[in-house]
Amino acid sequence: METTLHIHPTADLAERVLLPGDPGRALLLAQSLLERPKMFNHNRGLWGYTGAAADGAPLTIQSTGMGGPSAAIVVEELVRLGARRIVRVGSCGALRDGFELGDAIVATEAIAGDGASRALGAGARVAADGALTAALAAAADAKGGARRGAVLTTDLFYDPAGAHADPSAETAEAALAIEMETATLFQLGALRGVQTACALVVSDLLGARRGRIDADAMEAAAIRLGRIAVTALG
Ligand SMILES: O=P(O)(O)O[C@H]1O[C@H](CO)[C@@H](O)[C@H]1O
Ligand SMILES: O=c1cc[nH]c(=O)[nH]1
Repeated sequence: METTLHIHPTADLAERVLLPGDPGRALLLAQSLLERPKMFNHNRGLWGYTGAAADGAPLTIQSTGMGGPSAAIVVEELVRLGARRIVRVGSCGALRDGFELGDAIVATEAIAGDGASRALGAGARVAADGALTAALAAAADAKGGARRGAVLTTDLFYDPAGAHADPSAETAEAALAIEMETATLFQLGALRGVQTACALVVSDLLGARRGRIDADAMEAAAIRLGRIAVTALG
């Protein structure tokens, strides 16, 4: 079986891939969305699984770990192994009011506030694949809805400068939510000629109202998002 430096496949890779950050969420989604899942990768604790989705076609669910540098390694290697359509299914902090915990966001673009996407040549903003994102938005509309817009990708979850909390920052003004991998994913998609898109669960409220989602609500929201993403991947 073909291998790479960090992803060591122990099962076939599907051309279509769900990409959570959290390995535990990869396992949850594999148990919820796949028939007879097989471990695809466990090297470096980056759990991945391949099985048949509800539509009968193969699907791989592979965790990226946290942050652009780790995501860049995983995406590069998945593409080298044959991935062609990739949807990140992540969590995020909502920067604006009007969100509830568990809400879904479809990222139409990422504001590149991180180092990895910039090192890959990203400008200030990186667009998602238009067709895959339209499919994601349509699938979300049919399954409970999702807000669409820009997300801000950063390097620091614990940011002493509180950059994303500064309402005067151009980035915070423009973004619905903050997270850590999407700009890198979109930039690599453009560079390597693969379709990439992203849907996120609001796990934190970072506007006037503050809050963090509980584990049960996060699981339910992640499964809903996973089903939306599988529909979009077609
Ligand atoms: O839930 P995931 O997909 O990991 O996404 C978000 O959660 C992590 C931080 O808690 C970062 O990876 C961020 O992007
Ligand atoms: O990067 C992230 C992810 C989830 N919640 C946040 O506040 N930030």
